[in-house]
Amino acid sequence: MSEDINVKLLRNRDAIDAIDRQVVELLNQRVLTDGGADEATVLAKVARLNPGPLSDATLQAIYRAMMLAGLDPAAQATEPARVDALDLKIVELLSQRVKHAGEIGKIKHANGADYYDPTREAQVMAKVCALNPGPIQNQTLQLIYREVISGSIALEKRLVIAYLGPEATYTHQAAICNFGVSLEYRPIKTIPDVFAEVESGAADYGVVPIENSTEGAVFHSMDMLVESDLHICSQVYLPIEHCLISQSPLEAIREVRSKDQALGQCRDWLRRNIPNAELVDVVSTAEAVCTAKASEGVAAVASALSAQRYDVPIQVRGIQDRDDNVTRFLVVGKTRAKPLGDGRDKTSLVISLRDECGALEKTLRAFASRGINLSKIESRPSRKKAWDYYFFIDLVGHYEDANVQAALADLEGHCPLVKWLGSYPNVTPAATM
Ligand SMILES: O=C(O)C(=O)C[C@]1(C(=O)O)C=C[C@@H](O)C=C1
Repeated sequence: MSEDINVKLLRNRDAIDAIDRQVVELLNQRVLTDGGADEATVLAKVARLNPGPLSDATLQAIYRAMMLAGLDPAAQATEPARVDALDLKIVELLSQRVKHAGEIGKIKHANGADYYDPTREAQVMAKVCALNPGPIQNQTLQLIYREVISGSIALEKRLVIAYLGPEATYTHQAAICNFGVSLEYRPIKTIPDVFAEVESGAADYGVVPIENSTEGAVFHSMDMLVESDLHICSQVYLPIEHCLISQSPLEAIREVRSKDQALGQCRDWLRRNIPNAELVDVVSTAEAVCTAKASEGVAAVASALSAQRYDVPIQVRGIQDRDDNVTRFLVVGKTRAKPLGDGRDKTSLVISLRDECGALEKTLRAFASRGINLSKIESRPSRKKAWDYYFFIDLVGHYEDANVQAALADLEGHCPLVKWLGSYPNVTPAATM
């Protein structure tokens, strides 16, 4: 971008920063003020106050994110007019904010840049948390800002997000966590098809699971990262709470269906509580819920969101074997995320090694000698030749960092394959549900 355009972009970002300072302050005053209205009344009011251009649905999602956490216990009951005045200020400031975001959008459009900028979003999230005087928790503030940014993007372009479906899967939940509710979501049947949808341009971004803290890697996604030209532009860590969902009570369950990974994450619980039930591996957790709905004695292991979406009762909540059960998801697209700096970027690579003594050691030395921290290394059959392996590496740093560039140049000298999969902010959006 030319200097002129950059100045214009920065001017609008400065204006957004000034508005955010006020919004964060007002949101905190808002949760300390109880006008006595219920959620539906508040949502109807913000739609009434809405001066545009944000949609009513976006404003309501912003307020829902705030109300989800509830009023602060120290909230003072006050006359509704005082709360209305606060709401009016918040809504007006958000409307000014979105106009500046719109100006930025025009600049991006004129320069062929993407509206979605995961690095700037990470900066906005860090900024609002740093400004936050409380009592709103930072996590709630991030959920609110997720919806603010989602609404801004939606006014520029209704981005299409393809995810491993059907609706209400954990991947759907992770996608909303990253992009907010104002964009368009498209459930896709398989992981390769999610990649294909983005490669063809039918969708702007794709969201796929990559690893779970209990069950390990999702091989399909790893294989697709090797084959595809898409980059990783963001990541989401989602805490997973599995539920046993069925029309029948626990004693009557003879079959449990889910995706193999989800069954694996609940293996001990299932063995202890319904040892005689047959475990059946199906294509997705949401499909398991749909089929459990129609058959007595059949249960699904899936999210509370899918029980709600498909209207099937939850028999038992939280049946995962470990409480710290977290799945990491990747957002893939054609965008290259810019560096965030300060050790807050992550880079993913895939390499192969020569079949010779010391090949792995030489590779590791290329990183260690430059002070680059590897956060993960995992091998996987290359599927090209028997006993030939790919190594998937995550490191702390960005592709544009000089030491990362030098390490990659070093690797290119002795590894048959070195493929950069993406550099992206090593932070995660707050979980939505
Ligand atoms: O600063 C930008 O680049 C913007 O487009 C604004 C904004 C925002 O609303 O704060 C919107 C979308 C981007 O993904 C990041 C930030």
